Amino acid sequence: MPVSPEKEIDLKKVENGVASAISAEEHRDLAGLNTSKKDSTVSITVVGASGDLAKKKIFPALFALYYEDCLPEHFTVFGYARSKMTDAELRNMVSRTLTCRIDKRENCSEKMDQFLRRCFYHSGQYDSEENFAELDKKLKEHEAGRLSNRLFYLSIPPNIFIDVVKCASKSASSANGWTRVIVEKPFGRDSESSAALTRGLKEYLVEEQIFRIDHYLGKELVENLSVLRFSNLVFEPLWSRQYIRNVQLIFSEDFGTEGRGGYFDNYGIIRDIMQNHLLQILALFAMETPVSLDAEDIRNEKVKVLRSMRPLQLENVVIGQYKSHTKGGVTYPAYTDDKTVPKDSLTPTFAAAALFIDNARWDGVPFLMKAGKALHTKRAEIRVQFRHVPGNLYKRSFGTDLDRATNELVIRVQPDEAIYLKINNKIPGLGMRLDRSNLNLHYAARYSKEIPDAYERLLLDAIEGERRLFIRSDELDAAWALFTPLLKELEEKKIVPELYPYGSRGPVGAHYLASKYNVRWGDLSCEH
Ligand SMILES: NC(=O)C1=CN([C@@H]2O[C@H](COP(=O)(O)OP(=O)(O)OC[C@H]3O[C@@H](n4cnc5c(N)ncnc54)[C@H](OP(=O)(O)O)[C@@H]3O)[C@@H](O)[C@H]2O)C=CC1
Ligand SMILES: O=C1O[C@H](COP(=O)(O)O)[C@@H](O)[C@H](O)[C@H]1O
Repeated sequence: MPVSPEKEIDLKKVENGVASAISAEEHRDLAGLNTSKKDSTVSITVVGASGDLAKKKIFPALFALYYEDCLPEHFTVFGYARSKMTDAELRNMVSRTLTCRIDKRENCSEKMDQFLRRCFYHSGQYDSEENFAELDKKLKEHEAGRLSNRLFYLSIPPNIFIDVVKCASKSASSANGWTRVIVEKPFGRDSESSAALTRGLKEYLVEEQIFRIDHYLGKELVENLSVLRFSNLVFEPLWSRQYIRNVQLIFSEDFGTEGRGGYFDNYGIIRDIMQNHLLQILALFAMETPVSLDAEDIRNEKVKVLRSMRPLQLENVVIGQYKSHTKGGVTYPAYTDDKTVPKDSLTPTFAAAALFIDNARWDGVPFLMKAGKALHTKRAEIRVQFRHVPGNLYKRSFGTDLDRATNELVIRVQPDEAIYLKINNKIPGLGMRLDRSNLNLHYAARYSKEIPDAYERLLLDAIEGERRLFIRSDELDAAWALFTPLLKELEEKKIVPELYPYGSRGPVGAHYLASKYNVRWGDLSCEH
């Protein structure tokens, strides 16, 4: 939503890294980084406000930010969708569904009332410039002549992203401040559709205005990855093929696609979790040291990792789909029991894959990903298994299974955030017996502060113009280039997923895949 042709040209200069013709201050203004101007407003429009994500995540995150005094002094939240609702009805919906970490805090209901007074609703079509012009009029009334900054959160199905961006751009972009758009995933289904989406968005926006959200990047322990590695001497020197045997990136949910089958069947677990959440974690984990903590420096390094990777191959992938299972008298449904899912659907609800980064640091190290729904536990973890100690003096104490003696660093992203390092230790006493113990940083025990929801961090970053945790278009292209050939092959060859019972550990095939690379999956259930 460029405000003027000149500004668009300048932004493109910034985007291409040729910002020398403009001053640093102008650069900050153009990129929307000068948010501290006193007499400015921020209007946040949640497009698709009647939907699941808006209720579950976006409104609660906005309220938490308001409660913590993180939102600017002058801000307004507008819900926009086709459903007919009054302001009062939106407020009712928000207050009814608003459950977040703040709930039990002091003055919560008083703060909530104040927050709700800043929330409004406008009903309109997604492809109507006229309806967006009406929204613009209302926004202007609230902005009351102040410098206006506008954030549009597209919490809608991707097939209507471009319509909305076009109408908002033409009829509701800011006349004198910044206009930014947060785009929810999925960003396409493959390289072609993603490129088409990017082209469509860029007809109306410059890259600097687009904030592609991957909420895993806003999770506390994912953000902490770089801190752990780059600010501790004990880790960075070990971060390579020389000491690391394999890395595991695991996402497991103990519930199925309940209620989202219609969406999910068109995407599957590889597109829903692996190509974005797990791959983003991998890139952050494996990147070289960035020049600085600036968004562009970090994203440049992530792109390099992605471009050094081999596209996934069918022989390095296992797919599964959950089937019905009865346990304790309760019958859990099969994926295909969902009425919105075709009975003969081959969409995977589980996948495991081995990926490789062909660069000097990671040559030959398998990065194993595993993602699944309706498994036995809910967990997201990064597991780093280290090599054997060369010439280990204590090897006899471990019997024949030396793999059990290697160190392992576990970063538990959720739930119950923790970082622990498995070490070998002498059991106290007169003899010489060893055991495996954990050096444990358990967040709930160490920090009394609650962990903010990822959406809070990301919304605040978008308001402040901080792009570090958002996906740049070349990152997205590189990510799709890795997965598109595999996705096409799976679909063209109609590969049948291995069935696994709801609530189980997933298909056995995942274990064969790991053992092909001498890897044993970390056990998600029996550790702290
Ligand atoms: N829900 C979640 O947990 C997550 C969602 N996402 C992504 O966020 C976005 C929003 O998700 P979610 O809230 O679940 O989506 P919904 O299906 O609930 O859709 C949001 C709103 O968009 C409108 N809408 C829905 N379908 C259509 C359609 N076919 N044509 C036009 N408008 C439609 C509806 O509003 P109305 O009819 O009032 O106009 C609906 O309330 C999606 O891109 C999704 O992939 C990403 C991560 C997690
Ligand atoms: O993006 C998605 O993420 C959720 C899991 O998010 P979490 O923060 O609750 O771990 C997943 O359930 C959903 O399928 C996917 O679209």
